[in-house]
Amino acid sequence: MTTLAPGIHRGLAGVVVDATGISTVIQESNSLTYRGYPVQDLAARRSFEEVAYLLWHGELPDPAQLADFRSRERALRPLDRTTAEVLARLPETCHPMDVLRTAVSFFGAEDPTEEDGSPAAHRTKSLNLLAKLPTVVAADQRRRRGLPPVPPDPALGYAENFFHMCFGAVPDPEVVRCFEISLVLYAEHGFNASTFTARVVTSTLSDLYSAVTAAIGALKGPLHGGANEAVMHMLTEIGDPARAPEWLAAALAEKRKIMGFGHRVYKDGDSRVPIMQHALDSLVARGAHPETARLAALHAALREAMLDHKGIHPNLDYPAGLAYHLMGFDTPVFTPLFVMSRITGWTAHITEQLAHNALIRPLASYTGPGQRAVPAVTG
Ligand SMILES: CC(=O)SCCNC(=O)CCNC(=O)[C@H](O)C(C)(C)COP(=O)(O)OP(=O)(O)OC[C@H]1O[C@@H](n2cnc3c(N)ncnc32)[C@H](O)[C@@H]1OP(=O)(O)O
Ligand SMILES: O=C([O-])CC(=O)C(=O)O
Repeated sequence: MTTLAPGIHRGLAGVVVDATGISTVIQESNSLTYRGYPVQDLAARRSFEEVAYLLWHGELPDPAQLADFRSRERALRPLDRTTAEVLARLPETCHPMDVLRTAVSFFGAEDPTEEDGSPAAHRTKSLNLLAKLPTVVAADQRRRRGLPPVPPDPALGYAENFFHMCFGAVPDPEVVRCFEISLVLYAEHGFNASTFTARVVTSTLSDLYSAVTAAIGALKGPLHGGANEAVMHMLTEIGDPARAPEWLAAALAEKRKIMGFGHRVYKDGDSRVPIMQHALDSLVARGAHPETARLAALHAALREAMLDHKGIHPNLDYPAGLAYHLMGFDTPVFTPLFVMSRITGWTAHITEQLAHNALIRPLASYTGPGQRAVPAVTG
C-alpha cells in the first residue's frame, strides 16, 4: 500500500467538505434520516412520491399538496416522439445506464430553460426527470426483449405504473410495495460519489441536466450503484449455495472485491439493509419456484461466509439486487432502477449546492518530476 504524505486523504475518506440539511447517517444508532425522519419509518408508512416531495421541499406534503404533486408527475410521464426516436437509435449493445445518461443529456438539449438555475426552475426540471426516467427505463427493457413500449397510465401510482410500462401488468400489491420500499431506501444518502459528482458540476454554475448526466456516470461504476447488477452476476457465477464458502475464499485470495459488501460510511452494517432484507424475504416467501429457494439459500450462504471470513456486512445493493431479480427485472436494468430513485436526492443536493455555492476545487500533492528544461527539438 502506498504511504501518503500527511494531510492527504485519498478518496476524501473522512473529509467533511460542506454542510447539508437533506439527510444524515447517525452512527451511534446506525440509522439514516431524510430531513429528520427515520428512513425505516418513511419506508413503512409513506409512498415514494411523498419522500420525493420531502427531499425537495423539506417537509412532507399535506393531502392537497400530494394530490397536486401526483397529478403533475402523472402528466409529465410520456416521452415526445423525438426523444423516443433518439433513444431507439442507440445500439442494443450499449448498457441501459448509457441510455439513461443520453436521455438526460437530450432532455437538457431540448429544454429552452436549460440555463435557468432558479429554485422554481429546478423543481420543474426535477419533477420532469422523475416522471420521465421510468418511461425511458421501461421502454428500453422492452426494446431489448423485442417488445413495443407500453404507454404510461395516468390512473396508476409511480411504482404501479412502472410495472405496467415494463410488463404490461401490475403485480400483487405486496410486490409493488417491496419495489416502493427499495425506491424510498435508494432515494438519498449524503455525499456519496454520484451526489458529490452532481455537486461538483453544479459548483461551476453548470446546469442541472449536466450535473445529473455526470451523476449517472458516477453511479454506473460497480463500486457504487453498479454493485446491485454485479451482485446478480456474482450469484450466477457461484451457482450452488454449497459452493459459496469455497468461491469466496478463492475470490478473496485473488483480492477481488465482493459485490454488495462493505461501505465507506457504515462499518457495522448498512442501516437500510434490514428493511430491504425483510422486503426480499417476503418476495422469497411468495415464490414457490425451486430457483427462488436456491437463490435465497445462496444469498444467505454468501452473506454468512463473508461475515465469517472478513467480518464485512452487506450494503443495500446486496438485498436489492436479488429482490429486483425476483420482481422480474432484467439484470442490466437494476442500476437504472437506482437512478429512478436517486434522481430525488441528486436534484435536492443540486439546489442546496447552488443556494450556498462555493466552487469545489481541492488541491493535490505533486509527485511528478521536478522542474526541468524542455530539450531542443532534434532532427
Ligand atoms: C449503494 C452503494 O453505492 S453501496 C457500495 C456498493 N459497492 C459495492 O458493493 C462494491 C464492493 N465494496 C467495496 O468495494 C468497498 O466496500 C467500498 C468501495 C464500497 C467502500 O470502500 P472503502 O471505504 O474505500 O473501503 P476499502 O476498500 O478501503 O476497504 C477497507 C478494507 O475492507 C476490504 N473490503 C471492503 N469491502 C470489501 C469487499 N466488498 N470485498 C472484499 N474486501 C472488501 C478492503 O479490501 C480493505 O481491506 P484491507 O484493509 O485489507 O486492504
Ligand atoms: O453512501 C455511499 O457512499 C454509497 C451509498 O450507500 C449510496 O449512495 O446509497
